[in-house]
Amino acid sequence: MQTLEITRPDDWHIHLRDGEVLNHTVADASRYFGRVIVMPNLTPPVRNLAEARAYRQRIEQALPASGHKLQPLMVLYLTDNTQPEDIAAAAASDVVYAAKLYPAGATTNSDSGVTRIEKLYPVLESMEKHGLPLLVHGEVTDAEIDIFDREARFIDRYLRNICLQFPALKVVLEHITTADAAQFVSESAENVAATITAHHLLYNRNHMLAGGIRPHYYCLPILKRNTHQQALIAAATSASPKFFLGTDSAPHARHRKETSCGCAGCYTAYAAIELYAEAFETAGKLDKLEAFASFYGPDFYGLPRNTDTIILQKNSWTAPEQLPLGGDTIYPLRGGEQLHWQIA
Ligand SMILES: NC(=O)N[C@@H](CC(=O)O)C(=O)O
Ligand SMILES: [Zn+2]
Ligand SMILES: [Zn+2]
Repeated sequence: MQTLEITRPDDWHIHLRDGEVLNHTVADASRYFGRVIVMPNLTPPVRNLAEARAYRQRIEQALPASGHKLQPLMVLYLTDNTQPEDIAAAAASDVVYAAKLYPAGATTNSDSGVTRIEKLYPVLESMEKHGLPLLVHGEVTDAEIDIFDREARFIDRYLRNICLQFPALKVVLEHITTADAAQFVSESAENVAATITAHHLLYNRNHMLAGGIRPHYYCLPILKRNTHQQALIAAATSASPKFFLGTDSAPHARHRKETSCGCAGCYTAYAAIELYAEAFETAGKLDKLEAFASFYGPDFYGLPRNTDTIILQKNSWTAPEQLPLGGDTIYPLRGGEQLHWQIA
């Protein structure tokens, strides 16, 4: 049987949610990830160091007693009221590792997000000064802009300018979905990077919309056409340290996705590295998986790489059709279908 041993990976973008759900999301994420960058889009969001510390404690309480110990790296949610002092306090802590920009209304639980990005500039200045990375959900929110164009528009309207105004600010364009985003990041300075999800490497919008509408493929930014998928595969497997693993595993109870107006988000934490391995293998670039999953993320954040390893085996198995999520159930991405890699 083919096996692949790689340095323990980290997940630089995950949604663990809160409350009883943590028992399931944290157990899945802690199977082999060393560290996770925990998204702050709770209701209410995680706005300051005290809230981040309290949330980290709730996550740590949900860690399974046995097995590997996951390290949650917390993120502040930027609002119109975030102050430079909030950034200074967070950056000085060993709790918060980044702050997240959600344009108001762009995605799940983003109602408290920033309404005028220019007003955030004193906060960005403080982040640049303190070396706290800015994580970006890069989509404009204008009703008249086509949903498939929203990422590219965000780059042109806001991101270029942010990078020009704050040349030393570390920026991660999260869950990129377009050739435009991959190109922008490639051409930017080395302090500008991107995370790429497994589902954007494995799928394009045909998988979601052709032959029937599949709500479990619906996420934001939305899956784009095949040419964009190919550009993302090229970026992820290019051995550029600017592109690294961020699952954007985003659980929503099954009844909230299989409905007339369903939530955005794909749940992949139950088989994340397994799905990435498949995408890299299909591209003929399995040898590039380790650096993408385990080296470039910590390098960018200025953290040490993990020192132990995990082993993947080429072995087909059927993904569960549903999983528990607190008192609800969730339909994981690929549920009921064959997966081709497994953790030894
Ligand atoms: N990606 C998604 O489709 N959903 C995420 C939010 C986000 O990362 O934008 C969620 O919190 O559900
Ligand atoms: Zn997002
Ligand atoms: Zn996300």
